[in-house]
Amino acid sequence: MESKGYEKMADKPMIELRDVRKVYDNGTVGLNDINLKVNKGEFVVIVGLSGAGKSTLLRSINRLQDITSGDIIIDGKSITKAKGKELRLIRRGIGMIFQSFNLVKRSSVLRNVLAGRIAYYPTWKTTFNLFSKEDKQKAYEALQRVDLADKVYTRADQLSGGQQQRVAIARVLTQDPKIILADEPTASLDPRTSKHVMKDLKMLNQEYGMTVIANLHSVELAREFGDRVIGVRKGEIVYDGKMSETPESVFKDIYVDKEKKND
Ligand SMILES: Nc1ncnc2c1ncn2[C@@H]1O[C@H](COP(=O)(O)OP(=O)(O)OP(=O)(O)O)[C@@H](O)[C@H]1O
Repeated sequence: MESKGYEKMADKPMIELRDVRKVYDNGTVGLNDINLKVNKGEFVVIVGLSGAGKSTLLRSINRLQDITSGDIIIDGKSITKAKGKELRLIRRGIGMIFQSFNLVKRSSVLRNVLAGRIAYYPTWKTTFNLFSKEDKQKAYEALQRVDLADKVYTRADQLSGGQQQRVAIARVLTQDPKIILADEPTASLDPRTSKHVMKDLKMLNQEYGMTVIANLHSVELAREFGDRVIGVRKGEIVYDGKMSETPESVFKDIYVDKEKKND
């Protein structure tokens, strides 16, 4: 790939995991020495059986939980070693989308989307709702991008599940992160709504260049929206390839009962 001097940074991965191991307090090995590089602008889907370690992987990347050993580098900086202000800055560059949307249900859609800007303000300002005009405008534009501009003042809990997830996507857009981690973003939604949500996530990836890693149960959605697929089993990466070159047998294999597989 041709790259100009200032774009040489693209050679550096956006996310890198080096020998990452996560052992829970009860001895369960969540991640077993994972090595992985994800480049800027990729849309990666992670597939695997329940309990394979997909959520552990995502939660480790933004340090929602600490890893046991190894290192995780975000855009050139170790999030594993970061503390205080540096950790907050790295985290500001990582947006999360959850299966359960994580909205403040009794607040308006606009308030929820503005929450994406919280990490840019000192706490006292957000406590008193002192968001700038520019940020309110940003939030409104983000809602336009997900076709929810007419719901600005609606209470979040009055929206359908799919609409709530799209508010969460608008919130992430307002946060303006480099990376989006989506943990089963469509697990609580019906197939048609799921597609709509995935299209909005893809829009953030394609139009804003955000790097996306999404855990997905649905092979169909993985196929349609992922550029790259990573298969996880028992805390290990068992497949990593371009989606367009991935045969159906890979998915079948990944979803085969792990106990049978290990006989
Ligand atoms: N807090 C915890 N304490 C102990 N073990 C845990 C904890 N969280 C997860 N695990 C275990 O770690 C392993 C990986 O779990 P993880 O939630 O990452 O899997 P997953 O692939 O995301 O599954 P699912 O699709 O069901 O969410 C499982 O064996 C799980 O039981």
